[in-house]
Amino acid sequence: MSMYKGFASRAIHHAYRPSDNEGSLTPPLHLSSTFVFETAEAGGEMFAGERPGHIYSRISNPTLDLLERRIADLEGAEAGLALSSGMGAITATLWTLVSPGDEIIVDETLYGCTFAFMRHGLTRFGIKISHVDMTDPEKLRAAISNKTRIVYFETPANPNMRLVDIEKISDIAHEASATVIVDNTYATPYLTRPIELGADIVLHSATKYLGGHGDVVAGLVVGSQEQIQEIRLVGMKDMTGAVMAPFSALLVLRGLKTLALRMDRHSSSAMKVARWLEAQAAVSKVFYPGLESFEQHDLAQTQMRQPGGMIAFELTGGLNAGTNMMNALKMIQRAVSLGDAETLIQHPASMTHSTYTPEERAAHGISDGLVRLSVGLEEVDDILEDLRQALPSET
Ligand SMILES: C/C=C(/N=C/c1c(COP(=O)(O)O)cnc(C)c1O)C(=O)O
Repeated sequence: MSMYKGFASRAIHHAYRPSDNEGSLTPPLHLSSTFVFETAEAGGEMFAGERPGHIYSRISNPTLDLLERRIADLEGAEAGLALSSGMGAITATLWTLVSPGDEIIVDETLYGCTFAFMRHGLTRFGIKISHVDMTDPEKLRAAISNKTRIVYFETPANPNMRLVDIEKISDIAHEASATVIVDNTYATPYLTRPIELGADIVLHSATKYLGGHGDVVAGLVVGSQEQIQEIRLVGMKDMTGAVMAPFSALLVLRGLKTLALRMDRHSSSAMKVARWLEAQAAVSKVFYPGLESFEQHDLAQTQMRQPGGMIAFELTGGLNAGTNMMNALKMIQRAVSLGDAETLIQHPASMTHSTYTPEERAAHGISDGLVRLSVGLEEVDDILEDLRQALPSET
């Protein structure tokens, strides 16, 4: 554990001392792809895992090492691993842990490319993918078997904001000796701490809130020392090669320094935007954990420090009204991704979740009219004014 208690302090200082780095206040950038052995014997010992140190940057790197230690501390895990993207983190982890004949039980709603990797990728190699509505833990209990290796979910889920009770789901999964993997991209460890609630592995698209400035594609995984070492040496080094570039690690390290500040702001602004949207006649439904009308509002209040920056909503005029509204926006940017300083808006059915067929989207709670809003760091009144001028007038 870090010597500091506060999350924001640990996000800035953990595992780095200027005195170890020529007094440099900020960490150095190690671009080297390979590292020299003192002797031939030392090199052999390092490959055998009998001697610590760096061999080659597709295995480990000093700049990535700092990021890995820091995110593990922030999530309350033993160890961390940095990868090239969120999908790199997901694929390297799952390729490491499953074999033909195994089953992965996943929640009803997943990010589009995660859904595609599970349903159209892993299934080609004899992995069974089963969907369960994890908002009802008893449905997992009914579905889990001795072939279930992994229970996987996002909370909140991209894009419809479903929450999963991490503690209850983890208890049921562990009764069947399954590994619980939580994609914590939407909440971040500042708002939700899955390891402390019983999850085994947590992964992130660090492209989003952790980097926080729309200027890096990156992924992170945390878990036990043993799990992370296996994912590093099998899933990352050999099966995917999904390695993070050292400069990307610096960008994510810089993002982490303001994560607490930014999540406070994202949450306070999104709360105001969600309340405003809910009061508009042109808006038929708002999905936001901070609203009393949110079906899982009670769980949000116990599992999330704050409700976060993501909102999903539908317009009374359906897809056409949503398209017209998005096209009328002036400051809010029409773009995929999320968690940036800029407020971003997109249409999951035709964009991030177009990997689902229309039938699959209907079955997995992603309506054609759903709009996803990533509330940014601009003045909230400017965000509201842009939405106000873009929505159909009340009359
Ligand atoms: C364009 C990308 C979006 N999302 C990505 C994403 C990934 C995959 O993360 P990389 O994009 O590979 O870093 C993993 N896990 C979650 C919950 C995600 O939202 C998006 O939704 O807008």
